[in-house]
Amino acid sequence: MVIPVGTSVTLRVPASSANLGPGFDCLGLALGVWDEASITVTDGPDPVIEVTGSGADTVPRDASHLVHRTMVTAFEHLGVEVPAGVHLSSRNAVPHGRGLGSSATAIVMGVAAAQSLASLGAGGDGELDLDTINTIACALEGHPDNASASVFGGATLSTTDAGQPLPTTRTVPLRLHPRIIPVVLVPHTQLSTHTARSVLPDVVPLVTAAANSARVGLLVHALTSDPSLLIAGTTDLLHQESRRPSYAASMALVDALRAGGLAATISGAGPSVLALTTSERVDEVTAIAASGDTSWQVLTPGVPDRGVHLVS
Ligand SMILES: Nc1ncnc2c1ncn2[C@@H]1O[C@H](COP(=O)(O)OP(=O)(O)O)[C@@H](O)[C@H]1O
Ligand SMILES: N[C@@H](CCOP(=O)(O)O)C(=O)O
Repeated sequence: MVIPVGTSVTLRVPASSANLGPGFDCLGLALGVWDEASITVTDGPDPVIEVTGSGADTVPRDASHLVHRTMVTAFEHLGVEVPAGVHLSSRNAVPHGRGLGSSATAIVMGVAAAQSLASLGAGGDGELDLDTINTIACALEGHPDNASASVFGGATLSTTDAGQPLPTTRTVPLRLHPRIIPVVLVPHTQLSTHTARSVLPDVVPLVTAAANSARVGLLVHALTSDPSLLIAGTTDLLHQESRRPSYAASMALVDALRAGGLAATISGAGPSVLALTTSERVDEVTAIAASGDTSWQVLTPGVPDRGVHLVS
């Protein structure tokens, strides 16, 4: 099937915060910070790429652009002929390399665009098939926590099983307790997820894995039913301490917030900090963040109850 020249979609995809403490590579929370992109099939030969907002000074404008190369791979997985060219116009709000899932946002954008364009090309209505998008996006990202939250919105718990041609991801929504509010503290520094993963141990003791599993269970209960357990539930035993030297100022802020009785963790692979709190304690989070030497942008983005969607 060839997608006709001129076929076009516009999509929005939210940022995400992964891990939420112990939920390494499985728990994610969508955040109300959005990338938007319009993608139109052209007769090529090269992609034309325009970017405003986050990454406008840094991301490539050729076929190696993450959204573009994801689209090409997704067309192949969907069994659709890759178009001769595309015009991609991106308006990005998700900051890059800050632990807010920008790469997953871009990957979800690319997969969703390919699936929607393929549907239109086949005479369909272009509606998004979220399960297919989730499977392909999680396989391409390599861990499902960010991508699933960006696909479905809300809070998500994902598991992955080996499979051919792609691993199978199962994602369930978690009904976030209505009193929980995310506060995100974003520093000026960046840390690539690839670098942050390179410092992690390949193996952890059974006792550590068992204790971390118990924390994930407690965290799911805290997120959905009892926010008073968030401090205990967000205790991570797998990844944050190994990464402490990579984001020392962020860990110092996490420690200060937790000492103040606030459930703080590193957001994703950092260096942003995520505090899960209630509306009456947002000012406390802001005050503790302002009391140190590092300056933090404070975001209260909310949790969108939907993820990737068509604008037109
Ligand atoms: N909208 C986008 N368009 C193109 N590339 C992007 C986009 N968002 C992220 N990227 C790429 O992903 C990189 C950041 O990914 P990563 O290190 O995983 O950090 P994070 O996902 O925490 O922001 C960016 O430096 C850029 O190369
Ligand atoms: N589970 C991953 C999450 C990475 O999130 P990002 O937002 O930093 O890309 C990890 O901790 O490596």
